Amino acid sequence: MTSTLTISHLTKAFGPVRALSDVSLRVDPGERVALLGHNGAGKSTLMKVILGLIAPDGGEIAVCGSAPGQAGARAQVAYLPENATFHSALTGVEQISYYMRLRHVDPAGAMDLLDRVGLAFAARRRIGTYSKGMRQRVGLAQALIGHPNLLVLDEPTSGLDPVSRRDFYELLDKLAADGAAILLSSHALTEVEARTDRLLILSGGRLVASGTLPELRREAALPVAMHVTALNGYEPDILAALPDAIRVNGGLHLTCAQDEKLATLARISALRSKVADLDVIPPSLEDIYSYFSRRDGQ
Ligand SMILES: Nc1ncnc2c1ncn2[C@@H]1O[C@H](COP(=O)(O)OP(=O)(O)OP(=O)(O)O)[C@@H](O)[C@H]1O
Repeated sequence: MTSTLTISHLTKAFGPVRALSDVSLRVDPGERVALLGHNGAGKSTLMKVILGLIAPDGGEIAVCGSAPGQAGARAQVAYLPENATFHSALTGVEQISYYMRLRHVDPAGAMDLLDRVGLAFAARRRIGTYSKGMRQRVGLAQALIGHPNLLVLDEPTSGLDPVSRRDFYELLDKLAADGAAILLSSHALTEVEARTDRLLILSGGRLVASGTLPELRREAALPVAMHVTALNGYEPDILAALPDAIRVNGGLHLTCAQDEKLATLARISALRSKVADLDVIPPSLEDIYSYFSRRDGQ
């Protein structure tokens, strides 16, 4: 498959600060990829390079087959900045029509675009009266002008309430299903865990992890936690059989290495006449994220 975005050995420094070091990645059509990283990890710099707003110091980058910033790339890439601002005196439909004219697209389609992002009902109201979620939808509507093949979204859901976030991701799902590639940065780990296909973790300008959550979970091989609830009166027996367990929240908590998981389950299973319940808790995305970020010395 021809990728929508291909980056090889990209580097960028600002004076002594190495904002990006030897970053290589690709994003394919229809893929929803989350870009994670601490403040200052290099996410915005990477996005600016993709958009052609700043030039890299080294490496190669192809955006829909063109160099960043060239007409071929610009026509196919859409960007939603973290804090998109619009003219508060314009209505939604006026603002989108204006952007369409700037992009040499027929503004007659402005209402359709607003309808796609669920804003048709407020299209003739001034943007100054919109909520943050509605303004974010205006931003997404402007990003959809001209059917982009690559959407670059900088923390698109920050500040949105849970329902607006869910609606936003449903819209992204539809765009991806139509073949658009989506690269979005976020600090909301649990949200991207559920709503994207692949995770990229930047740390100190380096790409320290890339893969689906199960792939990263396997690679990190972090300990698995188990929570055992004893039947009335049997807790001392279980503690004696599982000496590593500690009392937590009315139950017994223990951890084991990934490769000891089955053996530990077998030991708990042998106590089944004394056990009321068992929960196996895999490492969270926060654990995996910390593992990869720390591994790079952050
Ligand atoms: N124009 C610039 N001049 C000097 N240093 C810069 C410039 N832009 C970015 N940097 C530095 O490059 C590094 C990466 O910054 P970048 O904005 O890409 O991080 P980020 O991951 O987007 O952070 P955040 O999550 O806070 O937005 C930081 O150390 C930052 O201070």
